[in-house]
Amino acid sequence: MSTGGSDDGSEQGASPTGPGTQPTRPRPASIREGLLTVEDHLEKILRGVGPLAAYDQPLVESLGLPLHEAFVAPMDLPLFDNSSMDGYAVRAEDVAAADRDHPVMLPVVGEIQAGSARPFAISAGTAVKIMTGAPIPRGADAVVPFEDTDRGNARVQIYAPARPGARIRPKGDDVTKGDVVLPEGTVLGPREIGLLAALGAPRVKARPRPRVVVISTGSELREPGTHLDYDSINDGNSYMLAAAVREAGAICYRVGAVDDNPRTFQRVLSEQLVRADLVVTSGGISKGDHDVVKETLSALGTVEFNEVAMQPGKPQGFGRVFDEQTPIITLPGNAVSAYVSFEVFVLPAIRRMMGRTPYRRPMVHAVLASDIQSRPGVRQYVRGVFEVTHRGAKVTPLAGAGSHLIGTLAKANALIIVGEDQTALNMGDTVRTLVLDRPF
Ligand SMILES: Nc1nc2c(c(=O)[nH]1)N[C@H]1C(S)=C(S)[C@@H](COP(=O)(O)OP(=O)(O)OC[C@H]3O[C@@H](n4cnc5c(N)ncnc54)[C@H](O)[C@@H]3O)O[C@H]1N2
Ligand code: MOO
Ligand SMILES: [Mg+2]
Repeated sequence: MSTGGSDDGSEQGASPTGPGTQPTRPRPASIREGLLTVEDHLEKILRGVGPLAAYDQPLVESLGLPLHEAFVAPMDLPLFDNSSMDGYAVRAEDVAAADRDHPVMLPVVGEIQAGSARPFAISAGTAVKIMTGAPIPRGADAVVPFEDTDRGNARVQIYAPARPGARIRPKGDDVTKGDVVLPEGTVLGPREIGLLAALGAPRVKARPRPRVVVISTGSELREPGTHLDYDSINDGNSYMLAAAVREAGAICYRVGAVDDNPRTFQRVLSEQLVRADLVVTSGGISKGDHDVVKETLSALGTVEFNEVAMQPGKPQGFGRVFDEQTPIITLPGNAVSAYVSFEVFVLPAIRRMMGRTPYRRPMVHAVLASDIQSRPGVRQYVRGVFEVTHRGAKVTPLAGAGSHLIGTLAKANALIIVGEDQTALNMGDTVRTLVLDRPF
């Protein structure tokens, strides 16, 4: 099994641009004239969306964002020599001869608690009580833990020697002021965020999360939980796409379903532009009489509608909306088509806007558990169940290819990729599989 997952472009199996895409390969012969390849459409989108401008982001909001510039430590860590144990700070030479039978007795001249904000010094032949994390007083060069003493308050019996430096966490031992601790492009996770906070950075320079407006269209759609007429259905797509947007690390503004009236769609879209870095629509882009998205936007001349040689997800559109600035990706309405199209086209666009490599879902080579038939001329994304067994990675295709079958989609955790020129994959073949429920 080989997997990808890094952000450094070194991944095997998946290309830097997209899932199951190979940008340099020739157009497969089986693709009918007039259809775009997946790469053609993806390239159009990636050329049309740029990284957002970077500025200071609150550290608490920075999870998953790539650092726009290298982070240089503004201070040492630890910031000062401090104790690693609760005990007594002493001079090592004063306790060199101590053992259980011949304890060394020292007067205790004070107590230093972590955070007590009072500098302290000791002179020869004295000890000071010290707690974990508290600064080592001037003059001391070792700490004896309580367990090696009688825990005395005015005087303490020391039962064991301590070498110079014992139980002292030295200043700068971990991080040195001026070091590049996080290179440019580091994607911030909990560990990096913890380090930045420890180094006193309340903000970091990063591209912001893109604000993505999700609009679903269709007069048949109802908000889940409200009344359904005999021919209406719940709006599943806007919830699914909103979740996918958030999973990608972007901010989603989900607009409830808009009906198939071009005037309504136009009004809602123009109202939403003020808060959108990207608009994603679902539905209304095929060949129907009321395909409102296509009807409204093709008139603008800034949005192009095409058929892409993939299944599901044949109808697609991309362009700019009324302000001629905001990019819009229009997805087909069938639930599985919308989902797969998000995966293939929207996720890379969002990542590019965030300044990340466009696509990094793990692409795994897995053994196919049963045969798949495929139509030539389209790239199939077949729903499947991926698992790692004691014999390696295995993927089982799910029955039912209909692009309305959201039940099957929810059972799947992977998409098996069948190339345009392939008409069948056989049980036992090693197949390229996009694993969906892995972090990316
Ligand atoms: N004559 C042709 N008809 C169709 C073609 C074609 O080439 N020629 N292509 C088919 C393909 S492929 C797809 S995919 C769909 C795409 O349709 P639209 O993008 O126009 O979407 P709608 O017509 O609005 O809806 C299609 C289907 O999906 C359901 N839907 C829509 N939105 C939602 C939502 N938010 N939640 C749940 N379900 C949704 C809708 O009710 C329809 O059943 O066109 C084919 N037709
Ligand atoms: O290509 Mo449509 O997007 O399958 O049902
Ligand atoms: Mg339609």
